[in-house]
Amino acid sequence: MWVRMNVTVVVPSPLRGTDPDSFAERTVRERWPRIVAQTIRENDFPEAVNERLWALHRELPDGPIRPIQDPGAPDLPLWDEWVAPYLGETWASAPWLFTEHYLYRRILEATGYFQPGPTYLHDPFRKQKTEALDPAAEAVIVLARAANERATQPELARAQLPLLVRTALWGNQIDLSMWSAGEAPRHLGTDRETAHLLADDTDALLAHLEAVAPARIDLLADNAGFELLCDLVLVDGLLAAGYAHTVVLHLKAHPTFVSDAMIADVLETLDVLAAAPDPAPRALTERLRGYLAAGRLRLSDSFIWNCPLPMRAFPKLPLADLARSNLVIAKGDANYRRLVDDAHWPFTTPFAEVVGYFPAPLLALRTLKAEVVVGLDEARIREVAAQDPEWMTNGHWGVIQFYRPAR
Ligand SMILES: O=P(O)(O)OC[C@H]1O[C@](O)(CO)[C@@H](O)[C@@H]1O
Repeated sequence: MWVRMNVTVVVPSPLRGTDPDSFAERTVRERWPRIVAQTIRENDFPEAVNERLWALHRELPDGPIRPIQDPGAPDLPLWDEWVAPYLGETWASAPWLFTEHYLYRRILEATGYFQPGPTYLHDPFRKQKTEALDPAAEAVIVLARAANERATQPELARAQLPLLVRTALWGNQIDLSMWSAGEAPRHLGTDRETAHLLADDTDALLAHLEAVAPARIDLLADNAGFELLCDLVLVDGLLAAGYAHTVVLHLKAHPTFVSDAMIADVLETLDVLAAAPDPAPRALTERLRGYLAAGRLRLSDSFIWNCPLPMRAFPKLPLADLARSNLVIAKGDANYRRLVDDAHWPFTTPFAEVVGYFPAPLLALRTLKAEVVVGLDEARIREVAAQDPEWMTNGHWGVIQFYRPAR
């Protein structure tokens, strides 16, 4: 069992949609209304649902936060508790981490996701998710072929782990604005790719994996589609390398952040890969299904991963469960924001200081899509900001950050 550091840190104020000229402000005022309108466009909802979605659209950004109104929904008691501190605030004034999770839950309230009827458990973002993985794309085939080679060669899997970690990192850049899906594997390991890493704790991660007995690794998944494929390839590599006996993939219990993965998305991804024209993705799928059948890969979902709380404020149980892990891999921007309180930390605050509350070894793989980050070097920040004014939000820059508590 890992021991949590008993240090008190003063957490700075959270990001809010009222922060002037911030990405949070732009999100609350422009991006969210667009997402709600797009949800209406991409679905063939009954008129009553569309009216509710338009009503939600009109609330943004200055309407008040109110309780979730979704009688009988399984997460309703949880939301009553989570919303309580912010009643009376507005979409813009409440903490952004809260409002963003609340928005996606309000979308599901409007669509009737948890209500009996034609839209029960209908994923309103399904169209975008299914478009995000082309099983015949060159990148998919390249990744699957390499994975199949590693599968029977633990030494090769260990040697290639840094590459797998970076593949999973850049997979988080699912808008693929830095390179296209076909290009990505070819760029891994190039100067251009490494130049875009703002922090790289890969050596510390490898030392940790070599030092601990293979047991359980947990991955907090982010987006479905290409990113999920990269994550599954990382999982496959960790198992092939002998670094893990079991991997637990933690998924969202309901649709959120448009493309976040649920158990259904993992199963669908495997179905899509199983039907690929090339044999390599099919072999990868067969192996992953074998791991699932043997209990070496477990899919777990929970409303905790849809909750609007920073990880520091999580209830005891999920953290106690993660404390049994030899490594927790947190994927993506939203998980990173959750880890670091989505707060205005000075960017040079040491990562270990901020996540010192975390009960297990932790690896954050995240491309920057929000104006929050820790553990950076002052000179590097100046250099990157001069080179790319949008560096904090355009997903072109990434961090590989590792933290290990005491035993
Ligand atoms: O899929 P990710 O990497 O968690 O990103 C979530 C996105 O949503 C946001 O939280 C804002 O809507 C951004 O910070 C980020 O671009």
